[in-house]
Amino acid sequence: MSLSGNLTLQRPGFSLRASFDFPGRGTTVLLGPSGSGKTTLLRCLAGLEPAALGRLSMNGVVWQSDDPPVFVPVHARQLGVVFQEGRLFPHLNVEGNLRYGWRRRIQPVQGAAYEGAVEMLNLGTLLQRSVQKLSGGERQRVAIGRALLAAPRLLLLDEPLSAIDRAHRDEILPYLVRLRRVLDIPMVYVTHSLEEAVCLADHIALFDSGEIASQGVLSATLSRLDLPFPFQDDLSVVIETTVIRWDADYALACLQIGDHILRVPASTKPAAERVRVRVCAKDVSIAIDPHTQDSILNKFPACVIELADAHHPAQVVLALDVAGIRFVARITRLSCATLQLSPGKMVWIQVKSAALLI
Ligand SMILES: Nc1ncnc2c1ncn2[C@@H]1O[C@H](COP(=O)(O)OP(=O)(O)OP(=O)(O)O)[C@@H](O)[C@H]1O
Repeated sequence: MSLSGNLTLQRPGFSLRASFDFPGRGTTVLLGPSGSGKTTLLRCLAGLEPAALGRLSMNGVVWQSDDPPVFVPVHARQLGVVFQEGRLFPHLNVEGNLRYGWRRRIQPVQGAAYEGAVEMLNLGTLLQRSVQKLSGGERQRVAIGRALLAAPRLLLLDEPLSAIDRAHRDEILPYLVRLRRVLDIPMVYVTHSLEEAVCLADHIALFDSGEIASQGVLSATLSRLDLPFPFQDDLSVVIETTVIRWDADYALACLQIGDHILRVPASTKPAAERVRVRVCAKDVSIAIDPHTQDSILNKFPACVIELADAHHPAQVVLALDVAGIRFVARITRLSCATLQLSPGKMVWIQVKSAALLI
């Protein structure tokens, strides 16, 4: 199963040239700076850009081709689409908006799907509310519910959180993470927020000036030492792991990393919960001897796998193996020379900080 294509679209001052092969399952995030072409590609996937040239197919079904000419119209692509500002029907209440999606369902679904979506998005207490009296986060939850209830074969989300303030974004992100875990509908999600991307993506496509500069599985892509220029500061690994315990005395979550424990600040986290943690290259340092007294909690034995020049001439980037898990580090060229680092060398990595995601 896959969503693959090779599309071009010319606009005054901008051209999209996108070659891609996204999995037909899970969430693919299109990430990139403003104006890099993410929404344009999403619109091409939806069939909203008839001027685009090239080919596009979903699970082997051709949606677009130049020769022979094929262009499957938007309504026949069996999509759910959620835009930045939700686009709810103002004359209908929350239930009316949800029922609209339900009536338009594309394929047969279980009778309990309506109640399931209401429960999953926590909309039960809002059903009779006018959509004009909803917060931005609530509005987007209704928009997502309405799109889901149409039982689409592919869900397209165009920066659904960008028009929402930080507090409401933090409120709605867990619902999106839940959708990703529970639903079997492939999603393509556009954002310029790396934080949203690392919470939601299984697969990621990095956009730069109308092209996909890199694409692949989330952590493997973000931890490439040859990340394209606008993304080099994002060099990191995203590890999906389990909380072993939460240390209430010090407000630290203890996470399983191979045979090791990574301690990460967290206000509370139940044991056994699955979490994602992001470790940035800039927060990892390297030592030959781990027995120095310092404040760093997380020290693991590691083997250097790969070394490369960083964008800044004073720095290098390294990939390291810790119990079968890839980490990345950015250090100075001088430190690299002083420690005589090269592939195969055994060292210790010191993780200065790590961000616990959802
Ligand atoms: N309808 C349009 N007509 C002409 N140019 C457009 C149109 N829509 C977008 N553009 C231009 O196409 C380029 C790509 O825009 P696009 O919206 O795809 O970028 P984006 O990466 O999604 O950005 P953002 O994160 O700001 O939404 C930009 O230069 C934009 O100004």
